[in-house]
Amino acid sequence: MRETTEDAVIEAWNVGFTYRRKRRSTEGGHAAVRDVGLTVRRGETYALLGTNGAGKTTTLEVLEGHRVPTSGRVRVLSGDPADRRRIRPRVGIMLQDSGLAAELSVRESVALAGAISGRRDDVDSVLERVGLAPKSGTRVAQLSGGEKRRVDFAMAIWGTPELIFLDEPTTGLDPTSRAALWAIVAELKAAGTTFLLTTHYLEEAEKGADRIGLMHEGTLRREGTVADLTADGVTTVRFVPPGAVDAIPVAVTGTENGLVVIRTRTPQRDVATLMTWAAANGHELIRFSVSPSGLDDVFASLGAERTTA
Ligand SMILES: Nc1ncnc2c1ncn2[C@@H]1O[C@H](COP(=O)(O)OP(=O)(O)OP(=O)(O)O)[C@@H](O)[C@H]1O
Repeated sequence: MRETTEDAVIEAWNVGFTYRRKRRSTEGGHAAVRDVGLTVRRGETYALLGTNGAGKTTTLEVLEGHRVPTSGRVRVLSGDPADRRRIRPRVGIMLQDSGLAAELSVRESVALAGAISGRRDDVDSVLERVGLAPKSGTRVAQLSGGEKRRVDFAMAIWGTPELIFLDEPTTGLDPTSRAALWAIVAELKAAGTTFLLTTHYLEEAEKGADRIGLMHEGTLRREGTVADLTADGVTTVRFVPPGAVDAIPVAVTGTENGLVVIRTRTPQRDVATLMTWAAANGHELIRFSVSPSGLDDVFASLGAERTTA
């Protein structure tokens, strides 16, 4: 087992979680998370990305103390995350499904969650901050999906907790609201708050997270900064095939939206070969582009990986 890191806010060692199929049965369940180890340091923003059903929400729920791991160990703020009395005043949580009470107003919902948290804040300033001041008196039942997400976010940031968990915080938000949410995350981060979040938006993780963990089929497959994750030296070349794909003189990886895709570790040589071939045959390579690998390429490669356990 790994040693505790001094400035760690979240630590997970070999965490596994299996959903039991039947009550009181320990067999035949679904192993949603296997052998996940991660550390989130104070002040860091860590994003969990992954394919659908990869185990991101389950991992988050274990780290939030909402689920007891089937195996392994978790420490949050140097103790047990399930100890609600200790955790509640220090940790804000935005679940994927918050289950807001439909009959309460926005103001009442946020004030109630705030009171339960034990953290101090001012309801009007919080609503103002998340852009919900004009909806203060509106009942939750009458909110749009994106507005409900902002109520959930308001509850999580109430009282500026030390640590905030956000499960797909921007899903259902329009681009302006997404940017506004990330601006608040940046402000809180600057003030010292640590974040662990999940998202399906690669560009948001790329811009807003210090480190990224990529999950696939229950395990953490890669972890690091965007630079770490994309440092495999692969370059992608794309263009519209001028004729039969099998006539192309370098190894083709596949096709994508009508473009030939070539992933290569020797881009200079392959581009030279392609240019010589195109000139010799009078081909014009339409929409020709050469780009270093990005997070989307790393993500795409996850889908092709097979489960090892
Ligand atoms: N309550 C549950 N009972 C049984 N299986 C569950 C339950 N919740 C999730 N699962 C299964 O566990 C696996 C991981 O689910 P989880 O919600 O953690 O994934 P995720 O990475 O957050 O997915 P998504 O990106 O689709 O939100 C999935 O195969 C899912 O079907």
